[in-house]
Amino acid sequence: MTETRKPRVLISDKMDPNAARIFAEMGCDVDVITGETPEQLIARIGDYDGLAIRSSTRVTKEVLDAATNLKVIGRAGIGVDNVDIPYASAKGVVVMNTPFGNSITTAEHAIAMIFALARQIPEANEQTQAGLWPKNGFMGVEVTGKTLGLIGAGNIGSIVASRALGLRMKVVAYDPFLTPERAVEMGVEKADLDTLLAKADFITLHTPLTAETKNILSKENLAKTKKGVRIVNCARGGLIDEAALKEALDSGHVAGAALDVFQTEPAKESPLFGTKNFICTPHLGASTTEAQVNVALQVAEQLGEYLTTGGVTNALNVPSLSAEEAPKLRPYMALAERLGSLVGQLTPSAVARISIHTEGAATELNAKPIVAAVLCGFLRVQSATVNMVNAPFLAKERGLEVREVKTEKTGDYHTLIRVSVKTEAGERSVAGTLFSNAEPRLVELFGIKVEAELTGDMMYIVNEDAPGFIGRIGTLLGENGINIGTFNLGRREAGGEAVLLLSVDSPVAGEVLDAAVKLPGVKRAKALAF
Ligand SMILES: NC(=O)c1ccc[n+]([C@@H]2O[C@H](COP(=O)([O-])OP(=O)(O)OC[C@H]3O[C@@H](n4cnc5c(N)ncnc54)[C@H](O)[C@@H]3O)[C@@H](O)[C@H]2O)c1
Ligand SMILES: O=C(O)CC[C@@H](O)C(=O)O
Repeated sequence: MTETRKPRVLISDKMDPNAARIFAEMGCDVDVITGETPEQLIARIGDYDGLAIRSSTRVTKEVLDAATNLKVIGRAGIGVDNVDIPYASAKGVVVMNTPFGNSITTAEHAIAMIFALARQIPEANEQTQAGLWPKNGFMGVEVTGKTLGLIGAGNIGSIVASRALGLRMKVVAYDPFLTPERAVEMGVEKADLDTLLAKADFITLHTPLTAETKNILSKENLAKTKKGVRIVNCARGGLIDEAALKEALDSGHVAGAALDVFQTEPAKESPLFGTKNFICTPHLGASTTEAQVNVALQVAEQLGEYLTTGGVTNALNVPSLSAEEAPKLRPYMALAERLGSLVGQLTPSAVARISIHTEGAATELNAKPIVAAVLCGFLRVQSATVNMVNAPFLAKERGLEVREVKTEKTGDYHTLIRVSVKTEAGERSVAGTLFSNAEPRLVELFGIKVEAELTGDMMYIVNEDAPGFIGRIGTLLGENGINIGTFNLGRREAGGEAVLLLSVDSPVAGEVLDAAVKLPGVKRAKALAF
C-alpha cells in the first residue's frame, strides 16, 4: 500500500510560531528556514508544495522555475511586490495574501510617526540620554486643529483618518477612486492632489505603488506643499522622490519626514540618513504582536486549507470555483477580468456604478464569478489587495453600486459581456466575446467597434481619423525601440473620432506617451497592461 505524502510547507521569513503550529495541525510537514540567500532558496524550494513568506523572501522567476512542486505561495501581510505574480500564474502557482490582518497596526504606526515628528521625540530622546537635557531645543507643534492630507483612502488610509479625526485633526483625502458618499461617511473632505498639497500641515501616504503613484510626492509636488509640512510614508518606498525630499528637508521647506519604507530595501544607506528632522523605521509598519499573530494564523489556515482540501481564500490570481463549473467559466472570467481592467485603467475618476450585462450563452452561467472577475480587474488599478474573493466586498465598502443584467437574446455575437461605468461625466461601456468559445476578445470600446486581444503591454490612442496617422505613430514607436505586436483600429465614422489599440513588446514610457499626444490629431494616449 502506498502512503500518501503529506504536503510540505516552507516558512522562509520570520513569522509568528502559531503559523508552524497551524500547518502541523492541518496535516502539513513544515520547515522554518529563514534568512537564506536566493541561491539557497532556489536549491531548496523544489521540495515544497507551499511557501509562506513576509516581505524579505523574493519569489522571482528563478525561484519559481526551481519550484517544481510548488502549488501555493502565502504572503503573511498585504503587499506582494516581492512575488512575481504573472509568472506564478503562468506556472499555475496560487498566490494568496492576508488583507486586513495588519491594517490597524500599520495605521497606528503612521499616527505614531505623526506624533514623533510633531514633538521630535527621537532626537529629544537621543540628546536627553546623551546627558544634554535639551529643554529649549525642541519646540513642537500640536496636531489638534491641523489638517492631515491623506493620500490613499483605502483600508489603512480610512483607519488613519478615523484616528486623526479622533485627535481633532481635519482630514483632506486625495484618492481618485474615493466616491463623494464614502468621503462623507469617513468624515473627510475629498480633494484633488494640488488642493491637498496646498492645505495639509501633515501628509500621510497609503496607496499601493503603481505607475500612477510612483513618485506621487515628486520634486514638483513637494514644491506645492505648505512650508513647514510634515510627511509620513508607511505604505511603499517609491511613493516619494527621496532625493527631492532630502533637498526639501535641507532647505527647511519640509519641517519633518518619517519613512517606514524606502525605494530600496533593506535600506542600509540613504542620502536621507543623518538629515535634520528626518526619522525612519525599518519597515516596521506591520510589526506588532497582534498583527503578526493575525497574519501568521491567517496565512497558515489559507495555505493549509488549499493544500489539504483545495479551498481557495484571498487568492490574488485565481477565482474560487467548484470543479464542475470551472472549465466553462474560466474563459468567461478571463474575459470579464480584462474588460474590468480595461475600464478601470481608462477611467481615472470616481465611478458611482458599474453594470455587468451578459448576453446569449454567457447568461446560462453562474454570474457571481463573472461579476467578481470584472470587479477584480476594475479595482486592481486602485488597490494592492483586491482579489476575486474580496472584490465584491471592496466594491461595496467603497460605495460602488454593482448591477447585473442578463439578456437572453443575442445580437452580433453568440455570447457577450458588456461592462458599463457611470461617472459624473456620464455612462460608457466596453464589450467582449469569446472566439472559438475560449479566446477572450474585445469587440467594442466606448461605442466604437474595435476587435482586440487584451494582453500584455498595450497602448491606447484616441485620434482624429485622418490619413498619415498610422505612419506617424509607427515611426514614433520605432524610434523609441518599441516593437508593435498587433494593431487594432476602430472609428465612429470616416473622418470622425478613432481609437487605436496596439499590443507592444515592452511597456510604453511616459515620454513616449507625451510625444504621442503631440502628434497631429492625437487627443489622448495611455499605456495599458493586462
Ligand atoms: N509599512 C508596512 O509595513 C505596511 C503594512 C501594510 C500595508 N502596507 C502598504 O500600505 C498601502 C495601503 O494598504 P491598504 O491595505 O490600505 O490598501 P488598499 O488597497 O485598501 O488601499 C489603497 C488605496 O489607494 C488608493 N489609490 C490607488 N491609486 C491611487 C492614486 N493614484 N492616488 C491616490 N490614491 C490611490 C486606492 O483607491 C485605495 O483606496 C499598500 O501599499 C500596502 O502594501 C504597508
Ligand atoms: O511583513 C511585514 O513586515 C510588512 C508587511 C507590509 O509591508 C504589507 O504590505 O503587509
